[in-house]
Amino acid sequence: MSWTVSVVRASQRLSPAGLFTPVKSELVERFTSEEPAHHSKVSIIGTGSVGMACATSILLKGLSDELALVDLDEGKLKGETMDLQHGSPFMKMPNIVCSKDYLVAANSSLVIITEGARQEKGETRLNLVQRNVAIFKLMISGIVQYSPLCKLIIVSNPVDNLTYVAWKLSAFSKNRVIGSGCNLDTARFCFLIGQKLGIHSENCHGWILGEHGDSSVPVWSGVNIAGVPLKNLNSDTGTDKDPEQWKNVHNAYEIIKMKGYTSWAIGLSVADLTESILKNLRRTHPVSTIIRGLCGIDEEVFLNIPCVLGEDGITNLIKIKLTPEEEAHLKEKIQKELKL
Ligand SMILES: NC(=O)C1=CN([C@@H]2O[C@H](COP(=O)(O)OP(=O)(O)OC[C@H]3O[C@@H](n4cnc5c(N)ncnc54)[C@H](O)[C@@H]3O)[C@@H](O)[C@H]2O)C=CC1
Ligand SMILES: CC(=O)C(=O)O
Repeated sequence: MSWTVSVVRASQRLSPAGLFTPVKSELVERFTSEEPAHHSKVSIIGTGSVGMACATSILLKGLSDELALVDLDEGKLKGETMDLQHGSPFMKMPNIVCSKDYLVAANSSLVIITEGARQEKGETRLNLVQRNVAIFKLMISGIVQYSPLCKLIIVSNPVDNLTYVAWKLSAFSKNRVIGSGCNLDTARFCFLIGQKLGIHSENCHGWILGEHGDSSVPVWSGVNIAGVPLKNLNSDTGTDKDPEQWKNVHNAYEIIKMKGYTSWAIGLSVADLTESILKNLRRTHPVSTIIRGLCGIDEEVFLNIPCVLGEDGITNLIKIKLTPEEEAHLKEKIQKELKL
């Protein structure tokens, strides 16, 4: 078979009235006048290291049919967006849009908040609270105005406190405001346990609960491989008395000291949460939610417990059984958070 290539010069593409006809009109006939409906639009607020790591992880998993990016820094925002758009041939999602204006995020199913100040070397996450609360006031009203039905995932630090702030400011129902919280800490925990044992992290089962950060609580009583609890092999596992010092297996400061920030693992972790929500998978994740009424806590406080995630956000909580020591540890951390 042979192909005939006909080259039409621009001067030849004139209508009878002498008007120029663009190539697109020559090639494509419009079939519908309706605007496309997006069913799984994701917006990311903040296109720093964390926002862009979330974006690439979500794009590579093909989770959304439109991705909107919002940032105050217009130059960086446009640069990051164009850089991603140029990778379109390698992804199954053609619509990547951006703007300083929250209108671009309109009608999102899920909005992921990563904007704001990050820790300097040696600075704690809690130090960031005032700086980020001020930013949140403007941002949440922009999101609520254009995406009143969305779910929110908060990533900015201190994530548990800011999830509370986002819940209050948005006035959304509690199932729709989720802190990424300990999903990352738990992934780190399982990775490091797996490294010590030479077993893939997916098969190392353990949970980090409480506050994302310095006071998170590893639930050693539940750590198991193929149903074998490590505590049954050495009852001192996870305590100071343990000669193997298993308790040293979760810490992000080492990474911040070396590269200045963390990004890749949090991006993957947020894509994992996004997948559970958009695909209504009903998987359990340690995320931040209001835990009043649980573990003997009467206050309105956001902390991480295992939650079932689906299309409505957090659909159920798992009533985890802690040992008396673990429960005391968790309550001590809650008291610390309440003082903030
Ligand atoms: N929850 C978690 O597990 C983790 C949380 N984080 C937190 O994520 C946040 C972001 O970290 P990075 O991306 O490394 O910071 P970054 O400094 O690289 O990016 C922050 C972005 O937010 C933008 N921004 C600031 N104010 C804004 C506003 N009012 N509206 C829109 N955009 C605004 C900045 O222009 C910048 O592009 C920090 O609070 C950090 O502590 C970081 C890693 C893990
Ligand atoms: C920065 C931070 O919160 C983390 O990597 O855990």
